[in-house]
Amino acid sequence: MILASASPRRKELLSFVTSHFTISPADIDETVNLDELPKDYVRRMAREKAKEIVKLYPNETVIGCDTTVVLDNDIMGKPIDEKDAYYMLEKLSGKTHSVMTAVCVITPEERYEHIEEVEVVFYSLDKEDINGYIQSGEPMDKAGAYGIQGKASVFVKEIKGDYFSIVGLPVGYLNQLFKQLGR
Ligand SMILES: Cc1cn([C@H]2C[C@H](O)[C@@H](COP(=O)(O)OP(=O)(O)OP(=O)(O)O)O2)c(=O)[nH]c1=O
Repeated sequence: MILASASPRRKELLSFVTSHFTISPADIDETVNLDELPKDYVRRMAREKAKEIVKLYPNETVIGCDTTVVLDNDIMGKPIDEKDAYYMLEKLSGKTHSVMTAVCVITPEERYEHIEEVEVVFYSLDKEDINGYIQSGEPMDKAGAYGIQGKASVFVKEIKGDYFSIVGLPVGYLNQLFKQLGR
């Protein structure tokens, strides 16, 4: 089995489900299409990552994933710089947003796709909260400019859904799928 991801968090999470996998990151264009809905976007990204690696290893089972933060139908990917991170966190402050994680599993026989949607409520953040968090360096490689598993944990008032999907991988779903596939 191959995990088509460069994310250390996904690697750690997948190791809770199985120890039989290797890593091969996929490098794809993550541009959002015009009028593309958030769900369609995450699904497409996860599928493209998996397909990219299937081209290299057609006889393997490949897992591709994508996580996106969504506020009022706006897609928030990883911030391009600190200013962008500030803008995203300011928008998330005091509001409820969704975190969508798509997973695409391609076996030599079939393709399985799944989207996990989680609601996250943030407390109101002031300038000091946001600047202090940006100084920690945590936002830059994460969708929506925050990592719930780190210092941004204190921004969270409520979560409805699967915590592990926010961090990047729906481990419970994958475990059920692998059981069904007899792996
Ligand atoms: C919201 C949130 C996102 N994230 C991470 C999960 C993903 O790794 C990242 C979103 O970017 P992705 O493009 O989904 O993934 P990635 O570039 O890190 O890795 P790859 O494409 O190679 O699989 O944000 C957290 O770690 N914690 C959080 O609370």
